[in-house]
Amino acid sequence: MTEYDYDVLYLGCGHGTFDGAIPLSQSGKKVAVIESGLIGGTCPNRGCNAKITLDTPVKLVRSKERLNGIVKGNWSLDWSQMVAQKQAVIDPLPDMIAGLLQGSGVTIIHGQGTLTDAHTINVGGQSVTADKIVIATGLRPHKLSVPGTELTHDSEDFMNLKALPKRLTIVGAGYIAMEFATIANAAGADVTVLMHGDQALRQFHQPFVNAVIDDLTKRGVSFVKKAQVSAFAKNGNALTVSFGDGQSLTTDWILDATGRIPNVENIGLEKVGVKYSAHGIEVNDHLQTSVANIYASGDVIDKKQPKLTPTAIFESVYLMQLFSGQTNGPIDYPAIPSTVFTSPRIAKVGESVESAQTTGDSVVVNHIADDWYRQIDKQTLGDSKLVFNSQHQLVGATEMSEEADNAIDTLLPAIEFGLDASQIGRIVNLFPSIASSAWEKL
Ligand SMILES: Cc1cc2nc3c(=O)[nH]c(=O)nc-3n(C[C@H](O)[C@H](O)[C@H](O)COP(=O)(O)OP(=O)(O)OC[C@H]3O[C@@H](n4cnc5c(N)ncnc54)[C@H](O)[C@@H]3O)c2cc1C
Ligand SMILES: NC(=O)c1ccc[n+]([C@@H]2O[C@H](COP(=O)([O-])OP(=O)(O)OC[C@H]3O[C@@H](n4cnc5c(N)ncnc54)[C@H](O)[C@@H]3O)[C@@H](O)[C@H]2O)c1
Repeated sequence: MTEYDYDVLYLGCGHGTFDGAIPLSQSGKKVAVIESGLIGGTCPNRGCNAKITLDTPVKLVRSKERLNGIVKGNWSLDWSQMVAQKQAVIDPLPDMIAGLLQGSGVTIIHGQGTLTDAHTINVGGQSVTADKIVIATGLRPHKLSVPGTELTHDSEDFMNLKALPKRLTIVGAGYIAMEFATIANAAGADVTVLMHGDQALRQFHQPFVNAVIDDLTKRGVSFVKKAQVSAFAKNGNALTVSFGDGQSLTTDWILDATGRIPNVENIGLEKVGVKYSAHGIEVNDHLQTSVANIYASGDVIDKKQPKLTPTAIFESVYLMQLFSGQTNGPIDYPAIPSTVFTSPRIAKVGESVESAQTTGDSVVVNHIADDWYRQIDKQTLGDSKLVFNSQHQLVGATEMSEEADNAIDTLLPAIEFGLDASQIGRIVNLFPSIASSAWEKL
């Protein structure tokens, strides 16, 4: 039998890798990870953890706004302090994650890896071999292909800004555009969002999305539908964005938030025969690529599940179970929730309201303003919509509210395990709480 350096070698070290690599090594397998950037990848260093640290003061000033007069004084956000706090939270994370990996016996190899054959990755001129290889190289920001695109920035640049630009232009109307428009507007920037079409956040319930847009518009954010951006240019100290039919605007900073694309190029996939497309690496129901001993995990996979951290964690843990012999079955994804951290937030899981209109499942609407628990901090904007099947089991839920993320999160067991009325009756939540408020609607 061929002797390899490792049993399992991961290319990339984000959540698609480390959540599984740690217990896999603990199970007795010889494991290594190759990482060209910061250990932990996007989520801790330039994604979820960083973003939510900037969002938290925004949520706080929104609460203060609703409780104005009860809570007295003028509150405002200090951008440089927000960024300093974000940095203080995220700076220790790569070392912390590296410590967990090394403490479990995982070898960390720093550098850019490229497959040279089905069992070998070249890193800085050195060959590292393994029985099984997992490609978990994630996504990178898409950049618009128009003149002057080099003048634009990505979400990581935004979160590292030392000073908040006076005028901020955001291209795109997805997760990043809507979350960063919320944060920048609350921190005092004059924000314009240039939308590709006439809908933002297309994967979310549109009446909720439109309510968030209306709220942001009242707060001073400008939304331009079907903007069709054609060029960026430098204009003295300012920048010009050309869009539409000969229109233009002057701005100080441009965030290109037009999506994220898979890191599939220049890693030797063609050379070893791993199939991929513009959506990512093709895998079967065991996360196995077109080359039998090469697997993929996380955002780089071409999949219908949302490209989010919980999905990446679930996949890396599934691969750990597969490689350590705890399972040989296909991956069985649970209901995966998603939230856009605007203020109010929009969250969802399971069957959509739109799909219920075709399946015949019933939709129950609850107005946030009618719920006494939401009245304690004067929440008025929002609804929840619960989708029930013919046995009255919860199969989907979406909510727009300040607490939508927590309200949807707490309902996951009802959907995932198809709880019936008597089982739901045995869920006794702490009271008062967002969980009790959400479960009593079932
Ligand atoms: C601004 C922002 C906010 C987000 N907010 C949320 C959120 O609130 N909730 C949520 O669930 N998700 C959020 N996400 C998505 C989340 O970050 C990703 O789903 C998650 O990080 C995917 O993990 P991954 O391991 O697949 O990829 P990544 O974390 O991107 O890891 C891939 C790693 O591979 C490395 N790599 C690539 N090529 C090579 C190579 N050739 N050699 C060596 N290393 C290589 C990269 O350096 C990177 O570290 C956000 C993303 C962004 C950008
Ligand atoms: N809360 C969260 O969980 C969260 C937050 C941020 C990012 N993310 C992850 O990161 C990914 C990337 O986020 P994103 O906001 O960059 O992507 P996205 O796919 O959510 O949105 C991309 C936006 O760009 C627009 N667009 C595409 N081409 C365009 C063009 N030529 N001109 C103008 N607009 C154009 C699209 O219409 C869309 O509105 C998300 O899909 C998600 O997986 C998640």
